[in-house]
Amino acid sequence: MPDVTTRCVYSSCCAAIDPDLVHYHTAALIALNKLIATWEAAVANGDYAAVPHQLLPRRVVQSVPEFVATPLYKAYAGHFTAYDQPDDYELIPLICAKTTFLEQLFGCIAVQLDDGTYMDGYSWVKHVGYGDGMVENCTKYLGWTFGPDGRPDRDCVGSAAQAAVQQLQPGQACLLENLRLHSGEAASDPEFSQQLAALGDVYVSDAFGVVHREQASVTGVLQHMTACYPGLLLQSELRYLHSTFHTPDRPFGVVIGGAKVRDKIGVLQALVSSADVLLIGGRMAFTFLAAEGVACGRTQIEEDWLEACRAMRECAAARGVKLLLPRDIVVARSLDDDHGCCTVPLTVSCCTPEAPCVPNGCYGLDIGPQTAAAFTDAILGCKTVFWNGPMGRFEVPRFAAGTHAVARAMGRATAAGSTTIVGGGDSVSAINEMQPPPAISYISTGGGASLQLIQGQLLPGIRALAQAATAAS
Ligand SMILES: Nc1ncnc2c1ncn2[C@@H]1O[C@H](COP(=O)(O)OP(=O)(O)O)[C@@H](O)[C@H]1O
Ligand SMILES: O=C(OP(=O)(O)O)[C@H](O)COP(=O)(O)O
Repeated sequence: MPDVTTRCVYSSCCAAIDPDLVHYHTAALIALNKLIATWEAAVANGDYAAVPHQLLPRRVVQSVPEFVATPLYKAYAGHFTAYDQPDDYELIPLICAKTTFLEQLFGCIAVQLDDGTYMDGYSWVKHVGYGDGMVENCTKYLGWTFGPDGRPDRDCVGSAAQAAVQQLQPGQACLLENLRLHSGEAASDPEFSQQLAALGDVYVSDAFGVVHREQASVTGVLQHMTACYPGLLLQSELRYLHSTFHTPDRPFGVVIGGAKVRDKIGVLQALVSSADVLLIGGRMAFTFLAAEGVACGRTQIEEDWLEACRAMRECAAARGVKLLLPRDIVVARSLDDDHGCCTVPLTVSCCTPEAPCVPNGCYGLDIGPQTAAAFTDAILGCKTVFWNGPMGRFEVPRFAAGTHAVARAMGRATAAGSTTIVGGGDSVSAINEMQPPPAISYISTGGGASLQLIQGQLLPGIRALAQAATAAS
């Protein structure tokens, strides 16, 4: 139990304060400071009057030994330890993804209002909204300061960060700049980990979106702190995803798309053995199609995975898994506009060197209407559906129809009583931009992380928390 002078370093995977100012998405929040410790101590002493009442049912942090003792964690660890092979973990280059999960960040703090009462951060964000005034409100209520471009006005390590932390008063929090601006984060540089650790005494790891990464703020820093805790978001993600995917209601469908092909294609190997329906769209689909001999134009494919894709299809056929690939596709000459845009059929039999399905010089940028209809039917036939990764380059309106069709199908499946889960920054953005957004049973803040969880891996960030707990006991 930290004492009341404990400084807490809180890591979160979130978007910028204003979602329009994205580009930093892992912020270190020197947060909660004495507030967390006060709540912890108050709860431990049964002094509930000292605890803001909104926070009573959900303590801000739970100690790792406590967490490890829960049936949830036991089930999780028991199920997954066999897959704990950190040496085999491949470090993947970072892609800056857009995420808009400020709500989750704020869910873990409390804001003192003008009248002296507290509102939990989640309600407060709902109350003040995301748009105009968010930065001003963060400054007014939380004391966070920003540069002219709306970014936190100090780096996450170094003397300015140290000084800001030292000046914090009980209950105050200070927002620091994105960790990922430092190469030491991705490289899991021990020196950078130590610099982060120097900011506080205990660490709350709540960046579920990066918990599958072996990085300084996810694993390295934990070795240098006196105590480490899983944050509320991390716990609730694990709880929900584990309980859903451990024994999913079947048929269990997984829809995969997006652009992080290298990152996610390996996951499909595991899903072929556990899912009943696999729908593959986005750039991911083109490596599978190329493996069948379809010409993919300029679309980037993963040559190293062609043989594995063929094996996956054979394995799916042998297991009776319904694996659907696009049968028609929207192509264009540019990634960023609809120059030369048309819909083309996509089958091995119609694709010849003289008349390739995706014309030379074109990219495949969305699934076509026939594919969208087939994917919709397949989704509606499932009792549990997980979706990660847009079906196309949805940021360009002309290439968004396939993604929106899948989103609508997810909404219809939810309404029909199925459990639907969407994970990943871009997939969630695509849903949020629809009017009205489709109803989804659960939105996860991590695409890659939730995929690896489904696949049965012990995620590096969880392993590090468990190790820190063992070391401390
Ligand atoms: N066929 C495609 N060609 C190019 N980009 C694509 C294609 N399909 C999807 N994308 C891109 O994939 C990105 C999202 O991928 P990813 O990060 O894997 O998803 P998520 O954030 O949901 O986990 C989006 O920027 C989208 O434009
Ligand atoms: O957006 C994120 O993940 P996601 O795209 O898997 O949902 C996280 O910030 C992880 O980013 P990364 O894939 O660059 O490590």
